[in-house]
Amino acid sequence: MTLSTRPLVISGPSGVGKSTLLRRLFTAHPDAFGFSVSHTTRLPRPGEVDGQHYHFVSKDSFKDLIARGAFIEHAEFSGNFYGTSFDTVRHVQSQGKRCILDIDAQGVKQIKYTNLNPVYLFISPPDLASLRARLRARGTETEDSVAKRLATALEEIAYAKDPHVHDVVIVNDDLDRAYQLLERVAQGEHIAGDTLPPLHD
Ligand SMILES: Nc1ncnc2c1ncn2[C@@H]1O[C@H](COP(=O)(O)OP(=O)(O)OP(=O)(O)O)[C@@H](O)[C@H]1O
Repeated sequence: MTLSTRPLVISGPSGVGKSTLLRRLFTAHPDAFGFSVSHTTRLPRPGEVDGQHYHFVSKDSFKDLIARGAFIEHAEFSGNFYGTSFDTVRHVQSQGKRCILDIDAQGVKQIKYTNLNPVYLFISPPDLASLRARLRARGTETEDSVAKRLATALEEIAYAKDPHVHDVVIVNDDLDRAYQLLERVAQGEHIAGDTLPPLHD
């Protein structure tokens, strides 16, 4: 596989701007890239469409899929299971699109044990104060949830410091600048990327 056909795994702390960047990429290139739709056992939120936002399944079905080795990676968060199946990635690829996966650090660790052979891209905040401000500005988190996400962010950033973990780092400081770099990586260009900033609270 070439750089432009290997799956692209995007990770980075909650609130760093992954969804914002990806929305822009899929809107600009609807035929080139496809999103890997995760499975989940949580209930759909209003407006969420089965097969589009998630594949909504029961806990029994999810456990059955785990037993059959269907998942590239899976995890449990607050009582619900989430996972990415090999079939989902194949489905995107069968449409002639490059598959893009939005994966947390635990999932990245699991993918390292599979034969998926993706390009790993880490989206970093410029500093922790910006990350905190973005999580607050999004208006979806309580202060407790912001604090938990920031604590997890520190762990994820510590993991990302290992230069073998990611192929490219993009610092989402200026959105337009970060998007232009993402677009180049998604299109299969080999770029040097940014340097991971020294992040302190
Ligand atoms: N470069 C940027 N400068 C300022 N604000 C930004 C930038 N990029 C994204 N944001 C804002 O930061 C907030 C968080 O972005 P977003 O929801 O895309 O994060 P995420 O990484 O997808 O988070 P999660 O993993 O929790 O889904 C949003 O309100 C978004 O508009």
